[in-house]
Amino acid sequence: MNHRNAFEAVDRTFRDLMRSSTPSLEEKVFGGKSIVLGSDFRQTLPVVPKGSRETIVDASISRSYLWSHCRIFKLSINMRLQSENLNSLEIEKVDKLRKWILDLGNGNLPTISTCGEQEPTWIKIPDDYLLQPKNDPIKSIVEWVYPDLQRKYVDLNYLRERCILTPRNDCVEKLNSYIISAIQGESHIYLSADILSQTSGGSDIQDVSPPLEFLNTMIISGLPNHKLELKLGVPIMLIRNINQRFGLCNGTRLIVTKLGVKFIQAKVITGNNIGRIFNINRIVLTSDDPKTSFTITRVQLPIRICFAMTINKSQGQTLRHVGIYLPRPVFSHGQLYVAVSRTSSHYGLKILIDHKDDEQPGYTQNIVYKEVFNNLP
Ligand SMILES: Nc1ncnc2c1ncn2[C@@H]1O[C@H](COP(=O)(O)OP(=O)(O)OP(=O)(O)O)[C@@H](O)[C@H]1O
Repeated sequence: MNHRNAFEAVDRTFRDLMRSSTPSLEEKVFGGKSIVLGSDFRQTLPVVPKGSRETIVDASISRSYLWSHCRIFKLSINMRLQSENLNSLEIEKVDKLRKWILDLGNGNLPTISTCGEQEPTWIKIPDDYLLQPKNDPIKSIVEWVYPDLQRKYVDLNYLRERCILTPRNDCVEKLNSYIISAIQGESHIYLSADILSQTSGGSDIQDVSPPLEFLNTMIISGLPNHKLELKLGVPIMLIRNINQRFGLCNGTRLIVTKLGVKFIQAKVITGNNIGRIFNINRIVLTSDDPKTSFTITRVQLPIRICFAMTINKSQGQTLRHVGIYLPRPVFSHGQLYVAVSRTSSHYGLKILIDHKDDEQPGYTQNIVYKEVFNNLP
């Protein structure tokens, strides 16, 4: 969900635009234009760097002056889990999963505290959706999501339908590297050119400039990595809008079909242009990560490998086989709901809980800020 400031900025822009033709429209919300917004408050809320629970909830659109001007329509059917030609047993399983996903998102499942937290947030994952960790949990989740990978990874449908989701980027890296090394083919390495472009707080770049080697090692939210190791047939995801007309948007997934020297060619596997092949070139990307005191400009292919992706990045995806790997519990409102609600099949969800010092096997945290539902019908 976008920060309410973004919607309020659009409101002000529309008022300014409409004022020039009809001055009275400046008084109207969005300058009198009808705007359709779509949202699910069970999903993740706006990202507020170092934000408290209050500031995160306060950043949602329902806390904006715009909210009282909205007419709210509710969607009531989980279209993602709609399937045809199911027998009665399968219908029962779909209904059970649909209800469990909603209860989880609404924070209505029974919860316990595990280490004396004030608010109990740990839920028991039903055995049907649990994947028991064996000696090697990464191998277990990869084998469940990508069975017979060596033979099948060239099949577009096979790759389109599955993904491993996990809360943090470091684990995504680990999973993707594990899978890339397991598949055949020569790998090509694409290295970025990194430049320190600006410091926040007015410090002189010379004073704070970290060595180039250090910049290169940084995994920065919203930027591709300095070192991208690709093989033919590997699934990738765009992390920038490149050409919306052709459906090349942030979040579009593709399969690598050619590895050039400074560009790649890839085939679209999601959205409206499935099967079309496009060249993807290196572009200039700038970090906006408030955790760093400087800004990095990175020239790199605007992609990430997506055998595995973060739960936050998976918002908007529909997948038949979803493996959720939890080396640690989720850390913000709606993350577990987003992850479990990606699935489009009653048999396509498995959660592998690999928390260290696991005192309550089969339990994990589900964070729901129930106060965000207050202004909703
Ligand atoms: N009217 C419909 N008929 C059939 N399938 C539909 C319909 N609407 C949506 N779907 C399917 O449901 C899935 C989810 O749709 P969509 O991605 O538009 O929803 P969304 O609200 O943006 O989802 P989310 O926010 O959870 O990512 C897709 O697989 C889509 O094909």
